[in-house]
Amino acid sequence: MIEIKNIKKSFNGKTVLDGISGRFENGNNSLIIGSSGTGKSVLLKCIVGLIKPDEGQILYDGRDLINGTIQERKAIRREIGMLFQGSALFDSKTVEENVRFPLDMMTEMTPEEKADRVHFCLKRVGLEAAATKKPSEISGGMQKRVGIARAIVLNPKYLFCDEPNSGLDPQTSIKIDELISEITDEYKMTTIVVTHDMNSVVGIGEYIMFLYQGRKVWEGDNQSILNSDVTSLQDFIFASKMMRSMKTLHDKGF
Ligand SMILES: Nc1ncnc2c1ncn2[C@@H]1O[C@H](COP(=O)(O)OP(=O)(O)OP(=O)(O)O)[C@@H](O)[C@H]1O
Repeated sequence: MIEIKNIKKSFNGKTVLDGISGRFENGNNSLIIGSSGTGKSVLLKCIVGLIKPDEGQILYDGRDLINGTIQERKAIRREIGMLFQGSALFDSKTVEENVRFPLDMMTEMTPEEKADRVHFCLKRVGLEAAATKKPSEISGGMQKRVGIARAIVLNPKYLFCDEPNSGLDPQTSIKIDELISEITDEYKMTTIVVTHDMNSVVGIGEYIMFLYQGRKVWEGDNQSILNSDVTSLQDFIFASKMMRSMKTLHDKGF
């Protein structure tokens, strides 16, 4: 479980995060949603330790990311897997070399052990056949899968995904969401996904934190979100025709 307490961050006197607290439970898909510029990426970067908040606490299963010792912080970082926006693969490396990269950087495993682990992860995301291809030779959805395989190769306890569906068609997006959700469940990870995608909200949102102008103004799950009376959240979700249709059906008792 990851707990954040009263996270505050300003840039050049402008408040971007204004006292955000919340709990992201183990084995759950947690989503951070909100419109553009509302602080989602900055919050995610604070949670993974890429940006230091001005105030507040970030606890990984009780371990303090900000105020812990260097060893404690290193231990937490080793347990983090990250799927970056746009996948962030190395173009010059093959799929298997991309997935092996964290093992080369962070472990003393033998070449055989690394090959086994890479094979296992590629198999898990359904990409064994693409192992020797370059990222430019595979589709955007497959690139995301490579990103997921790389994110889980060190067997992380915590998985972070920044806009995993950006640039994907709706069908492929759903498959990527399902994969993230299955992996979270299988390995009992604490997963946090930053997204704009209403399909993800409905499909995998077990815990949803809605940010508005740097504040958490709502939290709940994909069942309760349709009944929220928070105007900024209603404006955000019901901009989607699919969500308006779901609300109509929901209100009619379907
Ligand atoms: N390093 C930085 N220095 C100064 N301002 C920053 C920095 N990083 C982010 N910001 C500002 O913080 C605000 C929130 O940005 P953030 O990227 O978190 O928004 P977001 O909700 O993730 O938006 P989007 O959905 O468009 O990615 C923006 O006004 C942005 O310009």
